[in-house]
Amino acid sequence: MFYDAVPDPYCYAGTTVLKNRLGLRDQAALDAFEHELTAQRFDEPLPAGRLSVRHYQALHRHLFQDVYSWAGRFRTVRISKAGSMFCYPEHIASEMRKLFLDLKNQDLFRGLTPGEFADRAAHFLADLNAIHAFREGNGRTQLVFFTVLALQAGHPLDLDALDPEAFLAAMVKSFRGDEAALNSAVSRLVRSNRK
Ligand SMILES: Nc1ncnc2c1ncn2[C@@H]1O[C@H](COP(=O)(O)OP(=O)(O)OP(=O)(O)O)[C@@H](O)[C@H]1O
Repeated sequence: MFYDAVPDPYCYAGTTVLKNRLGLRDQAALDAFEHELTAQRFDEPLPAGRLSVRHYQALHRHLFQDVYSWAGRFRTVRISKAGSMFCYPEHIASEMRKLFLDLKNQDLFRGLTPGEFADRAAHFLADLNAIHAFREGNGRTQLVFFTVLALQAGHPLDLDALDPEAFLAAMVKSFRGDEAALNSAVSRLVRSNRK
């Protein structure tokens, strides 16, 4: 069988370790390096922007610039996670344009009640995740973008209320077409901030 025979140009030959700026070939070492550097970049002022596709890419570039040479650039290979096959690379640019045009046409979700905002934001996040624009770092970029979007829409998030496991499970369900759990998870982040 040849399912895994296509080599991933993002990885060191014969491994599943992503090529990185430090040349680390050990996954645990790369994980630690990536975690530390992205956390440092997260604490810096984030790139300003108009919540556009370019802005989204700039946020990924900012967070991952120390780790990957392709930071901020869309992936060129197919990827999946636990049976979820994300957008094929040849459609990423057009799907991102559509999704962000839709966001712009909804006035970046401004002027909504918390409930309306949570509804639309959950749907947006589900679509954004289904595209999975980057080879790695989609979850962190989604969350940073969502934080900025929510703030500008007048519904700042309470990230202390984030339950990562529940959020992940909700994202996976949303990929399968059920957005109810994601809706609740997003609502909690919005609502707990109003306490
Ligand atoms: N089986 C799945 N189906 C759909 N989406 C998934 C699945 N597993 C994880 N995800 C989502 O993929 C994103 C993580 O993608 P990726 O690994 O590229 O990002 P990361 O920032 O490196 O990881 P993390 O979010 O774990 O820090 C998260 O939004 C997560 O909810």
